[in-house]
Amino acid sequence: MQGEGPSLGRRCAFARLGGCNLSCRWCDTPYTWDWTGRSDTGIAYDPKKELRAIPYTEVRDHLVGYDVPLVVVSGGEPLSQQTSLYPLVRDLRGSVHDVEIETNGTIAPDPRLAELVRFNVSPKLAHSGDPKNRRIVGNALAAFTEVPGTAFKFVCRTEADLDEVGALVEQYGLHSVWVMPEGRNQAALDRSFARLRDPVIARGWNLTTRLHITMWGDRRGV
Ligand SMILES: Nc1nc2[nH]cc(C(=O)O)c2c(=O)[nH]1
Ligand code: SF4
Ligand SMILES: [Mg+2]
Repeated sequence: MQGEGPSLGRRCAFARLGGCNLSCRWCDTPYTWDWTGRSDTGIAYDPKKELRAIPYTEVRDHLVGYDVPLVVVSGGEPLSQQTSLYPLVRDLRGSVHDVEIETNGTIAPDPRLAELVRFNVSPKLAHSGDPKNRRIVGNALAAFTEVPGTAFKFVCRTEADLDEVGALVEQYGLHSVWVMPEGRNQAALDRSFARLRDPVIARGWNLTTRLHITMWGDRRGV
């Protein structure tokens, strides 16, 4: 089930790709990229255990086997592998699946992919801990604004974070803005949500929660 953003609540199958070009402190999937313990869990994951190369045809057949109308591709940063991702997405669209790609917005999308999917672009704010020149890439954001259907989804904790979002929205002309509370468990999610919900509405943006945390907690594979 898609737990976040414009398709929240839709039945879906998930493909989670390994590797990321950022290293957000509060990342909820550090096992996809953190081989040195840099995220705030402090755990150094073993890429030999976490990553597996699988032929795309096998991934495709597995995803189609779920018999659901939507496939969500996330990571890590899936666009780091966008050339290899294209045949999978092409085949899924051919079998009448909607496809959404979750991305951190730092890699401009391949136009062939952009024709086929919805991008949920989640640019990272200062509290992620990465330097601004790594997390905000102007030409990539500009390219995403041109792709019909793109949603910009910002992970926030406080009203000050919303000011940061506002500056990016203005600078890059972002449309379809969604704010999502940060939290890897229900208590943290509730805290962020309570601070954000009224100011987000007042600013004319959309609000999303993280329904999978509410339903299943911080478990892998959901
Ligand atoms: N259910 C569910 N929905 C999600 N939407 C985006 C996710 C992500 O990790 O990018 C995610 C996730 O991890 N689980
Ligand atoms: S961009 Fe996403 S996957 Fe990469 S470190 Fe940040 S939260 Fe994690
Ligand atoms: Mg997640």
